[in-house]
Amino acid sequence: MELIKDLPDRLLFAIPKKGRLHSACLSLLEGADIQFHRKNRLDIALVKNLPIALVFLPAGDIAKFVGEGNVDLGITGQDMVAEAEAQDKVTEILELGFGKCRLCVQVPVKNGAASVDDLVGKRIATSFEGISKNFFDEVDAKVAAANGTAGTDAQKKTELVFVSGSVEAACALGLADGIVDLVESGETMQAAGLHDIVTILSSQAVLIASKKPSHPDLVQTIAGRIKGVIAAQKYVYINYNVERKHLKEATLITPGRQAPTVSPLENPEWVAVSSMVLKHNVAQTMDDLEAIGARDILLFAIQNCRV
Ligand SMILES: Nc1ncnc2c1ncn2[C@@H]1O[C@H](COP(=O)(O)OP(=O)(O)OP(=O)(O)O)[C@@H](O)[C@H]1O
Ligand SMILES: O=P(O)(O)OC[C@H]1O[C@H](OP(=O)(O)OP(=O)(O)O)[C@H](O)[C@@H]1O
Repeated sequence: MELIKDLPDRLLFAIPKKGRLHSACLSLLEGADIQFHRKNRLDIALVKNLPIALVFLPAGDIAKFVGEGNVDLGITGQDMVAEAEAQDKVTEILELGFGKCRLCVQVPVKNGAASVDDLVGKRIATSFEGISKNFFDEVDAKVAAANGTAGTDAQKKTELVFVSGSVEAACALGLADGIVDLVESGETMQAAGLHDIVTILSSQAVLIASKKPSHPDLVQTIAGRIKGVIAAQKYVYINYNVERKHLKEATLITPGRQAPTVSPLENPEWVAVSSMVLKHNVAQTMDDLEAIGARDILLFAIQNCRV
């Protein structure tokens, strides 16, 4: 695909074309005011207000394209970057806070292996062949060293069975003794009668760039905008009045990112305070402010910001 030749003046930005990361990526683009119109079934869309072309690719291919410099920027999972062995070929610019999951070794709850050592010489189904091979090569070597079979014909090797989806069905179908697959809530794993015995890696979606992007300044601009969108999702803005004598305690509760903004009121014994606070903890923050006598506590959503 010679996209660079066809689109010489634009930065190429790869977005997962479907799957778990797709809709969160579209929200990020909207929040960053990256406007585009994607024609039905077309995997390239020109951005209207910036010299960017979006390229919609499978999440699993994005790290390879970015690593080899075919596209300048991309969003994919850290698991996909590791599977493509692209960690050294891309720059991870930003963790995006969504697509959080763990890549785990899973075995049947009933009569399954007790540890990964017990899986040596058995069959493992996965769509993460590269990561699983590296992991089980080490386990095989460790067990062989302990048994004194290293380098002999008696050394057991774990067999990897590639499956492209519905990996969790492999044990029940008799295809494998264990699997390597992603876990988030654990519902898929439990429904398949499996449990995890080891986490190989933790992952979330990341913004990655090629080592030599064609438009480095634009990479920084997009990174700044996306950072702002993520911060806006993470923080809310709080505003309250508090007696000046409690300002020190109030500042400890709402320290802000640099420092809170403190404004005088007509009543000299009181001040107004405003600050960014973490959204996930905001109810506790309001309770704590109330407890020191803060009044008129108002909370505002942040539509966008630069931090
Ligand atoms: N259950 C999950 N929770 C959170 N993130 C996940 C989950 N499953 C996958 N991911 C993340 O999303 C990425 C893409 O996974 P997804 O299953 O959507 O792959 P896909 O192959 O592109 O889509 P599809 O499964 O529709 O073919 C994964 O590499 C991982 O980083
Ligand atoms: O722990 P959970 O919250 O249940 O999530 C884990 C599941 O999510 C992913 O699959 P997905 O649903 O994206 O479909 P897929 O199997 O087609 O990739 C992953 O492969 C697991 O099967």
